[in-house]
Amino acid sequence: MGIRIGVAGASGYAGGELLRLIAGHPEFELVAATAHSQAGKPVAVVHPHLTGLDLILTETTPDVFADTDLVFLALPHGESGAVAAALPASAKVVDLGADHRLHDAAAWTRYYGGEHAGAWTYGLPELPGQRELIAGSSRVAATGCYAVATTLALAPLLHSGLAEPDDVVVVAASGTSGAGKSAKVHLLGSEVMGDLSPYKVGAHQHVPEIKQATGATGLSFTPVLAPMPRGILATVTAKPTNCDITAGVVRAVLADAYGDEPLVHLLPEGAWPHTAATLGSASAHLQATVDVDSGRIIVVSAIDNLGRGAAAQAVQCANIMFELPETSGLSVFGVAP
Ligand SMILES: NC(=O)C1=CN([C@@H]2O[C@H](COP(=O)(O)OP(=O)(O)OC[C@H]3O[C@@H](n4cnc5c(N)ncnc54)[C@H](OP(=O)(O)O)[C@@H]3O)[C@@H](O)[C@H]2O)C=CC1
Ligand SMILES: CC(=O)N[C@@H](CCC(=O)OP(=O)(O)O)C(=O)O
Repeated sequence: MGIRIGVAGASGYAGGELLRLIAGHPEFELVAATAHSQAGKPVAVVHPHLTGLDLILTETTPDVFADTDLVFLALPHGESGAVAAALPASAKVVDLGADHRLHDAAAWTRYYGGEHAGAWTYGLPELPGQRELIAGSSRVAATGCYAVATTLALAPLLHSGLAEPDDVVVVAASGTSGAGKSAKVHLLGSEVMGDLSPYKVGAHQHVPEIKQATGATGLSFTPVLAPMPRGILATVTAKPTNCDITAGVVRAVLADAYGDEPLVHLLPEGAWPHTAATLGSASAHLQATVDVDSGRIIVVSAIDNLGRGAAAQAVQCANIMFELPETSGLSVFGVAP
């Protein structure tokens, strides 16, 4: 028998991607998959792309997860805390939601509302020292989708002292699956197709998370809804600490941070990230330069929001928690065209 896995919120977009990755994982065995309004339906009805996975979605109750070694929580914000508290202490947990990411309870209340469930180990293995913390944790909070795209681009600049922490500007576009599967008027095809629209301008909930993960103190973040199902492209610009900085120096810092990382790729010089190239993969693609006009450092990152931004990131953390090879069950490569 493999490592017994439960998925709460398996009918959602992130949950569906988790089911797909678990089905291809050499050590994981799916033993429980739960839903809310869709409970009672076969997986293949809710997720036609998972036809062949013969499983009925059940209600999200603690007893369903009694015999699991690890539970992934892919629930709406604010729902994970209560479910996690009722899980057996013996089961490891990776939460894909935001409930346990922030250390600052006041920031939680400001951006999400309601009571803070408490902070867990932050699930971004590429941050210095974080892989070791994840390995020693039984409770891990996977990152936000925009947060991972931005943090991977920004953290090496700030940790190396290359950029000022108080002047970071990010514009990031996301596909519509980032907003989840529930019906919302602004996500209708007739609203989204042929349109690009900013939202939560100056008020996005990932700002405190990115600041916590990178050490940025001044961060302007503008998200943009893009007419595509998957993908995030984040353009991060920062003021250098030394005005003589070159693109080569920035690339060298990123290469040093990620040269040994299997899932973060600095693209060859001159090649810029495309969201399409990351789809279906666990990889993040990065490229950098210095804008000769403004003098600012520019780093662009691309991820699949449901892959590296959600399910693949969660599986990467679970692999570390079980001392498995970090890329087990994950694809470094995307699907194209
Ligand atoms: N989508 C993305 O790109 C990313 C998502 N995440 C996080 O992952 C989590 C899930 O997101 P996503 O899959 O997009 O969301 P979806 O809306 O697609 O799915 C939500 C899931 O939670 C279930 N659910 C809804 N309400 C409740 C409830 N009250 N109690 C128990 N279960 C409930 C739904 O069940 P049913 O359908 O049966 O009603 C569904 O399975 C969120 O916290 C999100 O922030 C993190 C990173 C990226
Ligand atoms: C396109 C879109 O609406 N995206 C969502 C991402 C929310 C999400 O998934 O949040 P976590 O990554 O924190 O779990 C948003 O901007 O609020």
